[in-house]
Amino acid sequence: MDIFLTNTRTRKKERFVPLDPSNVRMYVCGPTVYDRAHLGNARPVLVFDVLYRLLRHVYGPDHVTYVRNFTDVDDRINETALKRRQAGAEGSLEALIAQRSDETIGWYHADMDALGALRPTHEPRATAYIGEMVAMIADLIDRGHAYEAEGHVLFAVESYAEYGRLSGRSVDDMIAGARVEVAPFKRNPMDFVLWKPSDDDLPGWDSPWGRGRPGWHIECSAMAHELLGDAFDIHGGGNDLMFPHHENEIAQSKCAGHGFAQVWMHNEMLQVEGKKMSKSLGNFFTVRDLLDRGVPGEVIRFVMLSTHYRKPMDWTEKKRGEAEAELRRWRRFVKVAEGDPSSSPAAPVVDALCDDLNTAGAITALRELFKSSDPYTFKQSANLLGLLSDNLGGWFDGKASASAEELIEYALAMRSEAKAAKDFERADAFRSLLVRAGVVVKDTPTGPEWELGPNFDQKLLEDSL
Ligand SMILES: Nc1ncnc2c1ncn2[C@@H]1O[C@H](COP(=O)(O)OP(=O)(O)OP(=O)(O)O)[C@@H](O)[C@H]1O
Ligand SMILES: [Zn+2]
Repeated sequence: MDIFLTNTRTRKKERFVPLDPSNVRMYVCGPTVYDRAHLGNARPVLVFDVLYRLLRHVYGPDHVTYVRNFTDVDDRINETALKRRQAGAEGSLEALIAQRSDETIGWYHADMDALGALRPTHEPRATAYIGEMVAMIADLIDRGHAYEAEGHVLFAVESYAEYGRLSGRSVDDMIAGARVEVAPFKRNPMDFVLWKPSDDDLPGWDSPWGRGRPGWHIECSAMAHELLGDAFDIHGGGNDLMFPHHENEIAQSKCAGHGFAQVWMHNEMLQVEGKKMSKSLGNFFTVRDLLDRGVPGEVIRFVMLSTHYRKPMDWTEKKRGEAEAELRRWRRFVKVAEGDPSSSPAAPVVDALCDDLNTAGAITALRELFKSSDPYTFKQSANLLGLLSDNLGGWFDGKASASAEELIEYALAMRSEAKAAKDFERADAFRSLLVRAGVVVKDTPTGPEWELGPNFDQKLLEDSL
């Protein structure tokens, strides 16, 4: 089974060939843990969760390693801790900072679990890898790709001829387009920080360049190397990170002699009125806001996967309503499909995902299957997208406020299940129940079709099912 993925590095859709099929390796940039995740932050989580599931399906669950980091060195975390101390909180600043990171990681886990995202194999915290970062920075200086200036260590972009290749920009374009910090000690305005000094009252670590802390970009390079090795298969993140973050990760890792990532994947943005949902624009709502308003995590997942990851999308109440209605019908259909591990996902769903993770196409394929397949195969197929899993089903209450349509489809699902099990008596019982309730059922080659007869009796169905 071949997977094709669009590689930002080559700008082509390519056949995916893992370096080592017995250990397929993926790194995705995770959150800076200073606050609750907004809905936009959930998009890469869900996109790469589906990719993780697909890779596990194709290569085997024990043959995929997925790393997603927590950035817990950040001024915004420090600010929250400072505010808490000013407000009278007890404990050292370091302890208050650690407390904030722990708390945010706890929220993140709870929110992403509620969306049915599998936990990655490793979730490293930057603060646990400072030694590796320092070693990598020292090595970059030795190799002539970085220099020390006034307690800072900077990466010299001119030392790496391919700088800008990922995002397709020249260094001049980048200078013109980016808000670069022009510091007098930089040799080139695009040179970026690998290490910077820390104030006495902020977290810092000893290093050959004095007490300080790492820049953001080196964190990912060092953690990916430590946990995935010299070279690995896929590196993912939102396309807002392509420049400068990913460009800088590549420069650092390549110049340190690492093979680094083969395939680069970028998800497009979740937008609000045409603009990226972001903390800094203030146009965001959190995943928790939605969950608290009673929107099931499964509905959020469904809406998010209804758009291909390389297209921008927005969140609307209309999409939410439609997703919820469709999921209710699907859940009712698979209610009978408990505990049969023998089916496997249907080919059209797997094929859509193998075609550059076409989740929208996979959902279309599921709609077709809904009409024609047995509930077991349908459930297995939906599970590949993380939908209809048992742990996401808490919101669905089988009987409450079922529409006529749901009840009829449920009865038809029960009938097809009975037929599949060669229990024709039971299958006939469902058919005759529908007839008694005034539903006209017609069997066609693509599955049963039905319409409501003049004497339709919803109560009879409700009482019998
Ligand atoms: N609107 C969005 N749509 C899709 N992905 C997003 C969006 N905003 C952020 N991301 C992704 O979320 C992940 C975590 O990013 P990060 O922690 O840098 O976000 P943040 O700084 O909290 O958010 P913001 O970008 O709002 O300031 C990254 O992979 C990033 O690309
Ligand atoms: Zn990163």
